Amino acid sequence: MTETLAPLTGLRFSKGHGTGNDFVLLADPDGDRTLSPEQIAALCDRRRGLGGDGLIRAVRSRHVPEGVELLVENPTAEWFMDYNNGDGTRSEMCGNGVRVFVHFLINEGLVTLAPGEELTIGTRAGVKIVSRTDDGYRVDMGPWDFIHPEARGKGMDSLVETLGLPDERPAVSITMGNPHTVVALSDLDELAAANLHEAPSVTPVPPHGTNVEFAVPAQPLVTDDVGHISMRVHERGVGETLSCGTGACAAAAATRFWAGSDAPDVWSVTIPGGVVGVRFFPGEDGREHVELSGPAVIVADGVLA
Ligand SMILES: N[C@@H](CCC[C@H](N)C(=O)O)C(=O)O
Repeated sequence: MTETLAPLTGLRFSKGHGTGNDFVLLADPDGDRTLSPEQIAALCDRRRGLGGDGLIRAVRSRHVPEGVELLVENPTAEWFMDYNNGDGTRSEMCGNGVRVFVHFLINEGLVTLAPGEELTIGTRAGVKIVSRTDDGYRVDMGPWDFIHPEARGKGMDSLVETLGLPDERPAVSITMGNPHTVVALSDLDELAAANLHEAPSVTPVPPHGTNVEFAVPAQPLVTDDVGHISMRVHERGVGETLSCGTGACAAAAATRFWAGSDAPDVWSVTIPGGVVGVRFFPGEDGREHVELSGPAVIVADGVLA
């Protein structure tokens, strides 16, 4: 037990993952268990803690300032996903995390949700509607957009340099509520050659840092009206992970933009931890929304010694 974790003795936790993107989950319905960034990093430490790409605290929206704001327009958003990266920094959103979060709420008996039903969740990137499916969850992630307005015309706005790959590569920065920079690589050999032990260098880096996705369009790109890409990711506040849901949405959005107006609305994104689905559809707010679908698993419940 490290000194940082000692004050947390007796803390109940669960461990879960979505396509290998793994999280420590804590139920804190009344908002009386705020953790310091150091405690979060210690819990996520893979050798001295529980291990996780991130830590998710489930708290009623009325107990966090961002949640109170959301409740004004969305009174049904009872639960707030307080998402933190493994290094203790906060992120606005996590696409794999929000599926695992809802699965955790169900597992804890805090909500009931049958297949076909939906739940409104508060996050730092606004409310998200999560539907339970027969084999996982589907999330309306809201609209995507370019971070740098000049990318709207040409779909490229930055350069990325990465260990293991010769030359700087053109890239585009996209927001899914959290920031992403997507680089297209030519084939799976290049994807394997990228060394993501160190953060890729992005120029210009978006104002709040970025997650970097390396995407390889399949050949052929489209089969039966579904676009296919393979992807690896280096996450802000974590390092390389087996999967990133918001990153898969950003990579699909960039690849679809680059492919032109005939590109399909439905995409399958293969990451090292599995496969997630991405679909683009017109939202009720008049903007193009992104839907993410994939599995959610709880692997253990426990108590901190
Ligand atoms: N893996 C997540 C994204 C987690 C947050 C990210 N590291 C950030 O800092 O924005 C996902 O599945 O979306």
